[in-house]
Amino acid sequence: MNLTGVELRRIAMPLVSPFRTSFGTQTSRDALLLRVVTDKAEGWGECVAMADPLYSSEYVDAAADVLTRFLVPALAASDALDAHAVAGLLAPFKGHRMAKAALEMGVLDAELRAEGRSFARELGAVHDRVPCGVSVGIMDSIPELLDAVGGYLDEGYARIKLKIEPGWDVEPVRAVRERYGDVLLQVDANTAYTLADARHLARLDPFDLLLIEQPLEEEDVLGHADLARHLRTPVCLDESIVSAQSAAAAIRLGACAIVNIKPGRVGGYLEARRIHDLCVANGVPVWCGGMLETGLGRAANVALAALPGFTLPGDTSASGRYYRTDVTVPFVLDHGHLAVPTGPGLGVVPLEDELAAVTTATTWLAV
Ligand SMILES: O=C(O)CCC(=O)N[C@@H](C(=O)O)c1ccccc1
Repeated sequence: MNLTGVELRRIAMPLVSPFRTSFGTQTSRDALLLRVVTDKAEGWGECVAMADPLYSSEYVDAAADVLTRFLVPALAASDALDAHAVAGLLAPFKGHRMAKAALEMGVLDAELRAEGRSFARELGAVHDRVPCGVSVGIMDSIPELLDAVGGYLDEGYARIKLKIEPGWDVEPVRAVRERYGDVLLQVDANTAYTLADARHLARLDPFDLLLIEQPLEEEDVLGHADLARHLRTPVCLDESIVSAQSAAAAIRLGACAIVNIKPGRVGGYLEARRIHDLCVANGVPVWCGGMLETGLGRAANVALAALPGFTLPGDTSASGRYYRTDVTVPFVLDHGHLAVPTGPGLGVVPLEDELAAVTTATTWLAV
């Protein structure tokens, strides 16, 4: 397969409601899609970097720049394009895992469409539908939170994740437990705490949470290992896990009992599968995280979430959780599950009118 060129497409999608985390509030998604054109087929990639470097050091303008100046030219230099070789070709360039993941995803989608194979088949999916969790942002009041959680439970979501931060943690969790009983419940701190908060975070232990996600800063792996010894609630890592190598180190150090796998954060779906395999070999449950993906990234995430080690519901919500209209046929919850796409490649393609309606810029990178 030979690369003809890559189209960078910036899109702006309004969120159905503000989404507040410990690092800010989002009201729209400024995202970058890639259309990878080869002599055999076209493929789509989605870069999950946010508009600002608040979740990690990456941000969407930087991703567009590094793709334009370094990553796409590096692929153009190779003659026979093979998705499994992309990571090696891009390895000389440090970091920019979300940009690399988007490019690898587009090449993999083109390759699989040309071969008539699905992402699910390529990655090793064993289920044809996956149970879905939902991420609930920080709210202005407990009543507002309880209404939001009740709405999601009515929609059939299998698991609730509450965003927490200092000042919004024990009471919201207590309120949800008291109102909704033994619903599957977990919390996500997005690095908002320090080891000095250990005693306070242990106050979450009585609420039988599935996990507490990324309480400390990304690089504080040892701190997570220390914290884990003070908590009954299992520690799950997100931001800290950027590769199979970092997952192995975190597991060895006792920094996490569970891993949130986000393909964009770790450099792509193939590295995500390697992390899955490593975690399964170590008896560490994994689940698929989300980055407010459009239906393109959502399709690939649902395929990944169908691998055997994904034993916890992921943040693979329906399209309608975030968007009034998606750029693909929307993913709709069916009894708390999403169906794994079965078509070639991602199994979905952008809808022309919907994509045009949210497109803010298009750049063609000829090779
Ligand atoms: O359902 C989704 O797609 C979002 C799930 C979610 O909460 N993502 C969080 C996270 O920290 O995991 C996030 C949101 C926005 C930006 C980065 C990360």
